[in-house]
Amino acid sequence: MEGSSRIVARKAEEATLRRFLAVAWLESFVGPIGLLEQPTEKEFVSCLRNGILLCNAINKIQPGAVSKVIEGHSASEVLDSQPLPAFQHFENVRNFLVAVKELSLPAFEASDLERDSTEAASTVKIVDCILALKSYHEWKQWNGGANGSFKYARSPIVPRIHSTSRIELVDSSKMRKHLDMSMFSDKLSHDDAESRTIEKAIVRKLIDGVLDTKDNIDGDMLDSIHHGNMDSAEFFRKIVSCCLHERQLNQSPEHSVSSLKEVSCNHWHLLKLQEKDLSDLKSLLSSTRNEFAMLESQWQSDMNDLGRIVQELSDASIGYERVLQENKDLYNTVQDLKGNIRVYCRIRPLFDAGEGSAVDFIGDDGSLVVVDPLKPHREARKIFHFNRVFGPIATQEEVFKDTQPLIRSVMDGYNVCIFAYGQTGSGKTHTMCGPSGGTSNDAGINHLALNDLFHISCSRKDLMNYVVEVQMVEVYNEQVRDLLTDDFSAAKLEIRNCTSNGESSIPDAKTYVVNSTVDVLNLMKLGEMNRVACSTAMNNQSSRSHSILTVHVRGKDSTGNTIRSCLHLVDLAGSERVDKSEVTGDRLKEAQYINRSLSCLGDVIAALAQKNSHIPYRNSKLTQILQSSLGGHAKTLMIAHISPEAVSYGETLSTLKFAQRVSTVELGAAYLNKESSEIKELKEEVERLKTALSRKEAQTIRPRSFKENENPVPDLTPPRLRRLSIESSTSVKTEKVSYMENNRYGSKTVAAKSKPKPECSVTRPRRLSLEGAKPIKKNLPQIQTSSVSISRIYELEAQPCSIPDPSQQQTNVGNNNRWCHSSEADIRDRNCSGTDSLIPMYNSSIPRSPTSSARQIRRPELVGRSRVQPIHSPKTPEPPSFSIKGGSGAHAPRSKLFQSNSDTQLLC
Ligand SMILES: Nc1ncnc2c1ncn2[C@@H]1O[C@H](COP(=O)(O)OP(=O)(O)OP(=O)(O)O)[C@@H](O)[C@H]1O
Repeated sequence: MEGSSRIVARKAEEATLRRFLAVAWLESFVGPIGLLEQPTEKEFVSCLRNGILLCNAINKIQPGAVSKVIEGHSASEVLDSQPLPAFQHFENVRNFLVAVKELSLPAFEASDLERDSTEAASTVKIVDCILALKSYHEWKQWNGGANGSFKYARSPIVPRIHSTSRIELVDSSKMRKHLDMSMFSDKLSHDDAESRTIEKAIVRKLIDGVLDTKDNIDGDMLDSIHHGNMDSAEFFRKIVSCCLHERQLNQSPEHSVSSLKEVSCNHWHLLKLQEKDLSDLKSLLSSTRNEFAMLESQWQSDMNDLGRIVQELSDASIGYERVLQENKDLYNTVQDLKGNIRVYCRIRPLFDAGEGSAVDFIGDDGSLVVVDPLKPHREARKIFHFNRVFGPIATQEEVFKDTQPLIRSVMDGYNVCIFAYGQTGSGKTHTMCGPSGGTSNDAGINHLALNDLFHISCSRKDLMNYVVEVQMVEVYNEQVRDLLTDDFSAAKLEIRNCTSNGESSIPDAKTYVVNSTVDVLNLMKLGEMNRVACSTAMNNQSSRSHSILTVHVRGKDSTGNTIRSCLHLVDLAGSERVDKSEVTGDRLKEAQYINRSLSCLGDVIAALAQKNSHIPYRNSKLTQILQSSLGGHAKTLMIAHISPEAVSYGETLSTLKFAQRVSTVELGAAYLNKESSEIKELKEEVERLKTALSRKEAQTIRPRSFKENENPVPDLTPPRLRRLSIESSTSVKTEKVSYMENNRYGSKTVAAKSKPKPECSVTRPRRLSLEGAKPIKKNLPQIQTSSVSISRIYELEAQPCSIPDPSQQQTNVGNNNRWCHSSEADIRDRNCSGTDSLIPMYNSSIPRSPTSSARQIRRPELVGRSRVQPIHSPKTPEPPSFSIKGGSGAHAPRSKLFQSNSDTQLLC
């Protein structure tokens, strides 16, 4: 009984579900029908009673199926308001039922809607009819409205496969069907109880499963089981056949078609939705496209604007770079003209990569920022500026490349000096000589420079014939020693006073003519071997001396012009704090000598930087050797080396400060040591004249001595024997440079003239000066070469000469206000400059001294080439003879004679 009631309940549930489904469809199809989500049967029937909804639904599916629908109140009002008269109900319902039958759909009786107390069976028919309509509608949609025969098959309702909200409201637990098999147990015998139990369990599971998925199982069959009229095997067989039948039914073409229709309907809806989405997307796309096009045009115009701005900036930057380059060139030119010592700085790599570096920043423009790694706050930063800064990764080649133009100018006749300065272990020897035992890739400036000189010599061999000579000396404990000799006992060398014409200042040092890099390498090896080096706490291979490699270059071209220059490559010993280098004994002594000579170098630099009158070159051998480079007219480059370690910060700072000071030193424009063939001719002529003059002097003095008693000259200084020597200059300057030099020497001579000379006689007319040249200039067109020389000789001769007290006497050397000790050598230099008084003779811009007129009077008359005027006796007491060697050049050629400078030497 319980089983049948279950089946009844299940059927009722199914009917309810179908009813809800029908209501849901109606509502979705014809619009709101005024029912609750889960109407009762009565509500459902009442809603349909007037037939209007049904007629509307069938007309919507099959337009015109019910030709006339008697309308009354709206569907929603049907329940609450006055019902239609019964005949009108009937009319609508009847028309609907006729239409339904025409469509071969299951119908119901018109009376089924009339009853007040509805019966389940009649309601089922009504629901079936509506669901058939629904299926027909879906079929029609799937068919695309094409004609055809539709056969309705009542499909089972499986609540779980429907997803409409209404049906989901039904409690799923109620939908489960269970078949209670306990009734069977009494009938089972105990013998086969076990197998039966298993069988029962299987059957129960099966039935449960079938009932869960199969809703419309035959109720009679279930009743039979409940009543025990059917055994379980028979029950199982029937179920299987029932399932198969159901399956066949489901697989029947009609069913397939309806299922397909249902699916396609869903697809159609889906398609519609997707179409809508698609159209939305399309419109969105087109609006986005428009927006994008707008943005693109905006972007394009922005880009154009930006391009214009970038172009302007790039033009400006190119212009700026050009101006910068011009400025740099001009700066370099100014530096060349001023003769500033160029200063490069090289930073050695850190020995311990983990250690902090004192170098904070290296700029391309030659700026260098250092900071104490132990106190890295901002204020501790120090900024320095040099001509160039090479970082720790700079190669030897890079350093040499920047040095090359300077070195090359040696081949053009300029004196060049490159010296490496820095604390011990900072890499000076590495830069100049390369690492000991290093490859040719690491070769230092010395090697690369000589290599380059040979290269140039080779490339110019058609134009010029060069001879390259090499000397290598060291200053060790204030002694100059030849490094290219084996005999060290005899190797203490004397320094001759500086020369600006490329002559050696250490003439006794062995000089080797070298023809190839190999020769140089061999010599340098020998020199490096002979150089004193030893291990200290700061450097394993510390140089204990200053080494000077001097390269003398002589060149002669086909026209007879000659150049003579020299290149000093100096590797200084490193300054060291003896507490750090931990040296004792001989090493300590060496360190003291090194520090002392470097301190002398510092004094010289300081004096030069401040343009002091006195430059203490003679305080050390090192400065004496470097005098021609520091005080002469050489191109000088200092490479300051620093160690980046924190522990060396103090020394680094002092090296950089020193280097900064060196960069302010102005040496004046470099001289070009070039001698033309004309000068050579002049020199020869001067030699002839000297001989003639000596002869003449001898003749003049001899008769006087005979007449001495007759014509005594008590007031005058006793006559002195003079040797007048005029040599052609070895220096020729370019026109531009000479102009400056003229000014320098012009003022130098003027200044020198104004300086009191204690040893000179009061009656001394005056020293040779610029002004004396004035009349010569006027007569220039008529002057014969030799006549000028002679007049010059007389002018020189007319001046008294004296040797000032070397300890006190100082001579103003030009507008630099540089003063030198007036040692014999200095006097030679000074007078060498003094002879430059020839230069301004052709320069009207030079200010004239008030004593010019006196000088004019003294000028001898020039008659002819061989005419020599009598020598006037000087009025000052004559000092012992000394020589004045001139070394400057005339320029601004007006005549052949004055195309080159003359270097005059006067021996008194
Ligand atoms: N730029 C560099 N790259 C690589 N190693 C370097 C560099 N500079 C120096 N060194 C190394 O540092 C050490 C010390 O260098 P170097 O002997 O040249 O110093 P120094 O200044 O000549 O010292 P001293 O004044 O004591 O003779 C050497 O081992 C050298 O190879």
